[in-house]
Amino acid sequence: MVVPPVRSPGKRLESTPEKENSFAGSWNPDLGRFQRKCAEISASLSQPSLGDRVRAETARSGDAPLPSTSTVLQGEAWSPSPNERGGLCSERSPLQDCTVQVQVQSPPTVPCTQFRSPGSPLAAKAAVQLVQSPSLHPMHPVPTRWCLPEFEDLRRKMQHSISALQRSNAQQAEMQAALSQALQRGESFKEEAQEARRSKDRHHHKWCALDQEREALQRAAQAAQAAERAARGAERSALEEAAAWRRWLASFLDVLLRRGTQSHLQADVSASQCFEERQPKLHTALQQLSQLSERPSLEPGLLAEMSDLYAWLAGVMGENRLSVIWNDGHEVQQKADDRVAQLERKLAQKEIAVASLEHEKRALRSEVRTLQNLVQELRGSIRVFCRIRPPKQPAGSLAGAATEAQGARSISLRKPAGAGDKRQDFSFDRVFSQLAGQRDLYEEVEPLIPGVLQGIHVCILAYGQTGAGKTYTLAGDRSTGEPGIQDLAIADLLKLALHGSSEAARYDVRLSALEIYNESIQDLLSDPETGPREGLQEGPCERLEVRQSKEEASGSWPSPFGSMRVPGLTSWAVRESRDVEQALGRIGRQRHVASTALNERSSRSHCVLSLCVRAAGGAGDDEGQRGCGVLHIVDLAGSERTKVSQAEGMQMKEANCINRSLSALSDVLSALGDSSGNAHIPFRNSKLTYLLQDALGGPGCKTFLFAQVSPEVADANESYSTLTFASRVAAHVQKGRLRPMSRQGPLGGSPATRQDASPRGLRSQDSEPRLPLHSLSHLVASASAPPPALLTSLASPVLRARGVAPPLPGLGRKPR
Ligand SMILES: Nc1ncnc2c1ncn2[C@@H]1O[C@H](COP(=O)(O)OP(=O)(O)OP(=O)(O)O)[C@@H](O)[C@H]1O
Repeated sequence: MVVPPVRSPGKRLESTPEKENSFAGSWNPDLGRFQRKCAEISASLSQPSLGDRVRAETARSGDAPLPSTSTVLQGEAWSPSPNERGGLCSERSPLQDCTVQVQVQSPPTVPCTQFRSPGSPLAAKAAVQLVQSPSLHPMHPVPTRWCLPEFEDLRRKMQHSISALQRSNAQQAEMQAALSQALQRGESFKEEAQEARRSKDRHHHKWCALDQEREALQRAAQAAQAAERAARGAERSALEEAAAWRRWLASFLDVLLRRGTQSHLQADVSASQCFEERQPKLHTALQQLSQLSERPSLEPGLLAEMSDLYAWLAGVMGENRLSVIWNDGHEVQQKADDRVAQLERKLAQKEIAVASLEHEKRALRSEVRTLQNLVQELRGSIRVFCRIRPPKQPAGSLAGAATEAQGARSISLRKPAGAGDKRQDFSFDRVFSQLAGQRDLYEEVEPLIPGVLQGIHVCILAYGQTGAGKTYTLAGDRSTGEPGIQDLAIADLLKLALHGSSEAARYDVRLSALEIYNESIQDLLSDPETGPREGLQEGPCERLEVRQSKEEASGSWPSPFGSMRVPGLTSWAVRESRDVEQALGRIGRQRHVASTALNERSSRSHCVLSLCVRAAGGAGDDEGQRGCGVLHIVDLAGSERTKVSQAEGMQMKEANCINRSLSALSDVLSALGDSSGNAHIPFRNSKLTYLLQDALGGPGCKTFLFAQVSPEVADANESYSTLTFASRVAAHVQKGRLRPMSRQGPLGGSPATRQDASPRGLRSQDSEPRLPLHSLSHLVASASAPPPALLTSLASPVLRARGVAPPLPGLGRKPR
């Protein structure tokens, strides 16, 4: 930065010799360097530019601008007069560090005057430049003295920085020295490290050698140990052998002595040959043992005992006190042959006994099956269970629940407001609380599953309001892998039919599935990609119709619905469990579900899955095996009040259809249990009941109804209607009563007529109870002489309790 020259103010200022910071004399005219220095100082002080400050000062004092410095530098040569002091910064100048002797080219004589700084170092600098001005030369006085109070600060700072610099220089020098020392030390360390590494290498070699030595020693120790172990083993085996010899010797002597006492001179020893063979061996063993006996670990007592025995024997025999008559070899052989023949006879007897026991076991098994079926019959052809779903919100505590299990058979409902008494109890065959697992439910169904192989029709129904857990109970929860009753039953059935026993290969299994949606039947196993088959109506799925027919279905397979058939219904052959999984996947995709206010995935249709099992190729020996056992699993659509489910439009229509068909089912189940026997059974009131009439009311059928209820208080009305429905069915079921033929109505009104035509039917005498062929009579007949007394004793109390007598006539009767 260049400081512009400042013109002299043209007035003389008074000298202030008393000011310490002032200096006098002529100035050093090296203005360029001086100005640069001033500029640096100004910059270091973070002040506005020096020129600006000077100008401001000058302007304040009313001075005119000064000529430029270049003018000054182009002046004539000049040398200081004798009364002038050469150099600008003599003695106490704060700018000592930048003092330079410069050849001045100004006129030689400049009067030395005093110039007092106006108070700022900038003004002082301005004064210095002023002196250079040609306008001052030669007549104008030259300011040579001024006060620099601010310079003092600057000087002090600079001195501080100089001394700091000097200190740092000194420190640097010290550090340099320390560094060089450290470098020297580093060098020496490096040498030491190299030496240490060399010595480490030497030690490593030594250590390796030692390690090898140690390993060799270890190997030697191991070998020594092994040798010691072998020696111990040899010693142990020698001892064991000695003990065995001693036992043998003792027993042999015992024989000799016993026989010897009977005839003092002779003893007939059957094992004489054996003794002959063993005697030299015994002798050798004794010798070896006597050598071994020097070892401290040998049992001296054992050896002594053996030696004594042997010596005694040798002595007795040597003195002819005891003579041994060795048995003849031929005689021994003869005895052995006799013994073998005797043993063979015994073996044959035992085998005969085992065969008869096997036979007995089969007979007893059959009897057990018969009794199990009888028990199931006595429990009633329809069994009604109730299951309470866990609350949806975990916060919904049990205390506030609308439905609560009271023991294993009873459920208590807190009735909705205005329905009379506050609480009402309902009883069922079994009540499952919220904590019950799927397997607990399956336990009730499980005993009947083997019966399907023998022709029983098992029908499992889940009933309840929407969202109460019907699908969960039957199909489980696919997301968590929890199996439902359907999965467990099918798995067991397939295990028995396909893999179960030696007879397994003799069973064929087929699966079909349909849904009843808005009173129309649709095939759930048809291929959605191929169009509808000929003669079937087009729709989202193929629409099918129920027909009543005495004819068998096309092909050799009978209809899973007995006398009812659904022409065109797809049925899949099941050869392994994977086929069922695939079928269930397709059913899940094709079934009608929708989101409602009560359930996110509400089933909007009744789904009927039927698994048909029969002896392979109809190869059964008798009627029962030629028929077909069926497992029906029916997931009913949820009953719901349209007001609660907020159904509208299509959903309203669906809900109405669902409610109508459920009400028809209720009527049918109640009528089936009607004790009067003359009740009309309204199967035709809905497609569901029409289709399932054989499965629900036919002989040889077993129905399980699972009534699902919610524990929520908000669902109390729905739970009440479900429980009322289920208890109506349960109350009418005649447990322990076998349906007489006279009660079966005409075809279509009751299963009776159909059963007359059915190959599975069994007609007994008018007054006799009618027995389901597959479940009871057939099994009873096929069982080998079941003890009637046992059956009677089992059945009588139950039947007597129900007022049905005689208890079980015709039980032992053979079927047609
Ligand atoms: N015992 C249970 N344990 C755990 N979760 C259950 C149980 N019962 C039902 N749920 C759950 O409640 C919800 C509704 O159950 P689900 O779909 O089986 O009802 P639903 O009676 O079949 O209804 P809809 O008639 O509308 O088809 C499902 O999320 C299911 O997982």
